[in-house]
Amino acid sequence: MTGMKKKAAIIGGGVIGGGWAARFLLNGWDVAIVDPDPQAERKIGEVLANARRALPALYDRALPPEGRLSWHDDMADAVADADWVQESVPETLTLKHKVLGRLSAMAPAHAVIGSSTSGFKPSELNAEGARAIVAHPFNPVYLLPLIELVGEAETCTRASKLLRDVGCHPLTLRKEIEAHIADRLLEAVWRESLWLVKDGIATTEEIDEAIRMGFGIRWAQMGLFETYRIAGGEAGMKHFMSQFGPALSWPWTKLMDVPEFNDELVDLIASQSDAQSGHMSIRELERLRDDNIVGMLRALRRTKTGAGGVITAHEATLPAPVPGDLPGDLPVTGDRQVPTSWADYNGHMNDAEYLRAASDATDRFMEMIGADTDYIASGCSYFTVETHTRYLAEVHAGDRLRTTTQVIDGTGKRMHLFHRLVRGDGTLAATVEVMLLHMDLTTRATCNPEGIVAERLSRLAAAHADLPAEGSGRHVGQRSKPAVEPA
Ligand SMILES: NC(=O)C1=CN([C@@H]2O[C@H](COP(=O)(O)OP(=O)(O)OC[C@H]3O[C@@H](n4cnc5c(N)ncnc54)[C@H](O)[C@@H]3O)[C@@H](O)[C@H]2O)C=CC1
Ligand SMILES: C[N+](C)(C)CC(=O)CC(=O)[O-]
Repeated sequence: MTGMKKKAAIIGGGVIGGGWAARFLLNGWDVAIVDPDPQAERKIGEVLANARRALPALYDRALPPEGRLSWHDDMADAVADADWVQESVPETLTLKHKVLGRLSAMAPAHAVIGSSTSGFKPSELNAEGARAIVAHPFNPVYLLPLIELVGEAETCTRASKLLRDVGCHPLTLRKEIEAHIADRLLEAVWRESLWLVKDGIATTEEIDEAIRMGFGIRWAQMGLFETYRIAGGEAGMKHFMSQFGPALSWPWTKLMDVPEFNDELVDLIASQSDAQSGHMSIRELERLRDDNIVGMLRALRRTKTGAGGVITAHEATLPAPVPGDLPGDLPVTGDRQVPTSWADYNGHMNDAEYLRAASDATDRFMEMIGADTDYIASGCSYFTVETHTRYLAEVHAGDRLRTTTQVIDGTGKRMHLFHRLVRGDGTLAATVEVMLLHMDLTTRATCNPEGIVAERLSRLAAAHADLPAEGSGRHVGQRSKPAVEPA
């Protein structure tokens, strides 16, 4: 987050309003909520608990400290000083008119007023004088970056900037249309699915299998058109279109035809869905969904594809770690939350992930001394040749984990580092000692670093020389002596 502390007012704190509240709050904004439902506070508390587990796990840096959450009966109190007002009341045009009209009169002039509406156009929402834009999110709002923006151009531009600050991907529509872009696509899939169930061709479970075992996995990383481009083989999209174009006039779709939406259809779908997933509560399903989305998004981070690129771009704007209350006057080379995917069957952070945290710290340290991507592109780098890890305390998914780095030796081609991994409660969880050698990437042979890298490394080595490094220089315990000495 950049600049002054920001505030969001959330009007309607159900499934979507709760997700918006979590997105803003966990990115350091103050959040004021209005919802007349007596259960709203409990429900949002549960959504926030899920979000706190999931959202920070997307990042290799800590998110800013959470903002302040407040509850209001009075809309005017909630929107006072707000930078963003998000309406997420039920999808009824008369209710939206009433709420958006009041918000437009009460909210500060600079505040963006966004509506979560899945289907209404800005011209419909503002027909009675409101000044809202559509800011349509996707469930779970705290994890999925897409927000479709529709409406007045200058407001959409301001909204885009604010949304990027909280890790979202704004997509501004060229023209207003009912249900925007994504829901038009989803409605097509939904309508075909209702037919398939109604006609007894597939159950809800079989349709979900058809999606999640196949094209659902493809869509997250390349969407529709890029996926089909590849499906055209070397001849690409033109070939794909000429091969599959004729199918458009075959009876492959029932899109023009709507199944009768009656109690019988609702009962059929609901009973199949209960049989398929009724053994889990909605919150359990949400946690399973969140863990899977985090895993997929972390995979997409590696290739900076789709939503993965949004996360790395947002991460680059997060505040750099500061020493704070960490022991020793050492550079802080890591500050993150432990993702659920780092936990193992023993219910704690897997041994391999300690090395990963240390490896990330080495990368940060290299950047600090100038051995950054430009330096590596110029032909030199460091290679790790030996590590020694001491596992001192358990670390769990969700724990904050900070790393400091001490230089033990920086002479010649050697860079001998001592990383301390410290848990959120201040406990030293591990030390990872690493020996690296400076390399010429062309000859693949060792060589001495020169210039700024050599200077900064030796300056830090001198500054750290007198600091204690308890546990460094240790090695894995020697074999115990055999009871009888071999002859
Ligand atoms: N559920 C979903 O998957 C998605 C929903 N949306 C849109 O988000 C909006 C909200 O939908 P949901 O969160 O699903 O509905 P919901 O029924 O879960 O939540 C609506 C909330 O608004 C509250 N509310 C009703 N009247 C209010 C008022 N006058 N002032 C303040 N709060 C009031 C209700 O107590 C309830 O908590 C709709 O416009 C919907 O189209 C957008 C994306 C996805
Ligand atoms: C079902 N829905 C139309 C409310 C869905 C959305 O609007 C977006 C989503 O999260 O799928």
